Formats: sequence, structure tokens, C-alpha cells
Amino acid sequence: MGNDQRTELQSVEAALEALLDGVLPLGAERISASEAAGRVLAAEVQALLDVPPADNSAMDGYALRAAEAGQVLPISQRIAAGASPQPLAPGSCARIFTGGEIPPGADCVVMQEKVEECAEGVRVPGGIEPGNNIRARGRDVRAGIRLLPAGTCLEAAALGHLAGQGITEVAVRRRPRVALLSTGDEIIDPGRPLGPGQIYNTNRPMLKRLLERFGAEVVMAISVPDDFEATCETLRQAADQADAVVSTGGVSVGEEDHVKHALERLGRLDLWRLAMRPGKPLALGRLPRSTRDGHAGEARFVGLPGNPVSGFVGAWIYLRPLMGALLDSPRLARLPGLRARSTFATSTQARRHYMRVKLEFGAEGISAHAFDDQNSAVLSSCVEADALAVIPVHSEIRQGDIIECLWLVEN
Ligand SMILES: Nc1nc2c(c(=O)[nH]1)N[C@H]1C(S)=C(S)[C@@H](COP(=O)(O)OP(=O)(O)OC[C@H]3O[C@@H](n4cnc5c(N)ncnc54)[C@H](O)[C@@H]3O)O[C@H]1N2
Ligand code: MOO
Repeated sequence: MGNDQRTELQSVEAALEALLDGVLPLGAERISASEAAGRVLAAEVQALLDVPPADNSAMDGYALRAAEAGQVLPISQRIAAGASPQPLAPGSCARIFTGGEIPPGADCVVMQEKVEECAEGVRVPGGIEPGNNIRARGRDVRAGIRLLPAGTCLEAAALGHLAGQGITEVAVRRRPRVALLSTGDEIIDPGRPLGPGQIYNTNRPMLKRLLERFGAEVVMAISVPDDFEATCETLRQAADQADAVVSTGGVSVGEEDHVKHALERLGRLDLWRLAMRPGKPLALGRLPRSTRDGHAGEARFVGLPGNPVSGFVGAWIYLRPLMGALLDSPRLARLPGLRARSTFATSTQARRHYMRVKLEFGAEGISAHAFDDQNSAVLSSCVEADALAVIPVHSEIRQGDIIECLWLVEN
């Protein structure tokens, strides 16, 4: 273990490259569009229909020929949304409601507030342009175009777009199956009273929620005793069920830290000890799987340190892109970056610091406020964080400097 401790720290980029190297997208499955919220499209969806399907009115008012504006026009028909209009009789207008189909012959709609009702019909002001208040057929979507690209996360607007085409079934990527292991004999689940030296498992619900928001399904969430053989056995079981095995704790240098050694015995340790804070002892590797389901016969392994903030940051930096690769979703693969003015001063040494910050969007631009206590055991710094400020190695940041931040958006 002495040699391990002298191992040079690896960069986050090298770690991400090793983690994502050779990861293949998971297979596709067809599911009902009504169940597809949060899922990722496995193939592009082509538009089948024009949306809207016909020219229609954007206002409650009167449809007419623009050239016939500036006079009193009798009302020759009434068109509610959903009705089929008749061709517009010359020298007349049609009463029309928002969403109503424009009658053949009409080329504009005048909103009702602009006309004056009279015994003969309505007095329409002059100066009306053709096209006014008409939503043209296909303005939103034209049949045959790519409606949504593969890799789209099906969130609210995309689900609406699918429904707008009458689509009831979609091909989505199978959800990545993740096994979540908690190490540490001192860690117990809420629901039991705390004994001496014990603490509650904060990492499990936190990581489960993050993984789910990154598109995964947590298929196993168990605690592993601080014992080498038991750790090996649990890792074996986990790898057989999952595309990714995520553990917390047990990756540092103490005698009770078995995860890294178990990984070395069963599979392959790609990287350990990273130039990042928090998360230095993070371990990345692969575990062989005894069962195959059409996917590569190995599960990726991410051993997060036990400190809750190290788990939180590690999830955003490693688990989100890993889920992105398994789901073939470019949007998940990379967190959006932004530049903000730092309201704090700090300095770094050999590790890049991912500081939890709160962003303030003001008239003068974006400010990043760091939480006071940035220790990796202080989870309160994450609760209201909406970005990670990325402070490069060996740097000195002064208040007012522009810093790079990663915006913590879930998908
Ligand atoms: N001699 C050294 N000691 C440590 C080093 C080092 O380089 N040399 N690195 C430190 C750093 S940095 C970190 S981070 C931690 C990581 O240690 P482990 O991953 O082995 O994690 P544990 O020791 O198991 O736990 C650390 C800490 O977190 C608490 N914990 C663990 N699991 C949970 C959980 N599910 N919910 C809540 N809290 C949890 C645990 O009780 C410990 O307090 O190592 C440093 N040590
Ligand atoms: O890497 Mo540890 O997470 O700095 O505390």
C-alpha cells in the first residue's frame, strides 16, 4: 500500500477518458409515449404531419381579404376551432375564433377589439396586411423533417412534440442499471436509532436520486460490511446485475478500505487518486460479468469516496457522463459551462477544486457565491448549490475574478 500512496495524482480528463473508453450505448426498447418521460430517444423521430395542419387564426376576430379592409363587411359565416370553413364569399368576412381554420379566400384576421359592430356587419379599419394573425400550416413542424434527434431526453416540450404528431410509441435506450453499494460498518439506514459511533447513510438516497435524474435505474442498493471477502462477493453480485457499479467509501488508504483491493482482485483498476478536490481517492475500473445480455461482459466501476460531498461532486463529474455514454445522449455527456464573477478568494495546490457555489443572475452579469465551509464532509454546501466553480490547480483567485463554473443541470 506504501507504493499506492506515492502514486501521482491523475487528471480528471485522464479519468474521464479511462471511464468512458469503450462504453457502448445500451440497447433500445419500444415503449408507450405516455411512459417515456425522462427517457432518451434511441433513434431520431421524423415528423409525420404538418403542425398546425391548416392555416388558422391566432385571434378571436374576423377573417377577410386584406384588400377589402377599410369598409363595412357583412358576416357570411361563423368558424369555431374544429369547424370546416366554406370558401369566403367576396365582399364579406367570417366570424372566427382562435384556432379556427382560415376559410379559402381569406388572407388575414382582424382581432375583434379592432372592429366596430354595426347592423350590416362589422366596420373593419384599413391598413391591414395579408397574413396578419394567421398561423400558417406547417409553421411549427413540416411533415418529413427530423422532429427530434436520437439522444434527446424526453422532457416536457419533446413529449408535447411527440403527442402533436399523434405518436403513441417511441424507441428509447434501455435505462442503465446501476448497483449502489455503501461501505462502512458505521453507516446505518434511517429508521433505526443511532448507536455509538454510527452515522446515517446520507450517500445512498442522494446518489440514487442523482442517478435517476441522470436516466439510470438503481437495481440494487445495499450495504457492504468492512471485510475483504464480503466486499469481493458483493462486487461480484453487483456486476452481474448492473451496467455500472457505484460504491461509496472504502477507497482511501486505511486498513478498513477494501474496495480498491477487491476491484483489483476481481477486475481491473483503471485509475485511482485523482487531482481533484473533493474526490482524491476516487477509484475507476471494470468488473467482469458472468452473465451477458447482449452488452459487453463487464460493468464499469466507480468507487466514490465516502465523504458525502466527494460523492455528490463525483456523481456530477463521472456518473453523469457515464450515463450519457450508456444512453448515447450528448446532452448528458457534458455539463454546461458558464463564466461568473467570483465573490470570494481562494487558492489551490495540486488538485483542481470543484467548489459548490450559488449563482446570482444580476444586471451586471453572473456572480458565484461560494458556501463558507467547503469541506468534503459538509453536505450542507451542496443543498443549495447550483454550480461547481472549477478552480484550476496552482492558482490564486481573488474576489472579482472571472471563474469557470459547471452548471448543475440534471439532464
Ligand atoms: N491517510 C489518509 N487518509 C485519508 C486520505 C489520504 O489521502 N490519506 N484521503 C482522505 C480523503 S481526501 C477522503 S475523500 C477520504 C475518503 O475515504 P474513503 O473513501 O475510504 O471513505 P471512508 O473512509 O469509508 O469514509 C469517509 C468518511 O465518509 C463517511 N461516510 C462513508 N460512507 C458514508 C455514507 N454512506 N453516508 C454518510 N457518510 C459516509 C465516513 O463515515 C467517513 O467519515 O479519506 C480521507 N482519508
Ligand atoms: O478527496 Mo476528499 O473528497 O478531498 O475529502
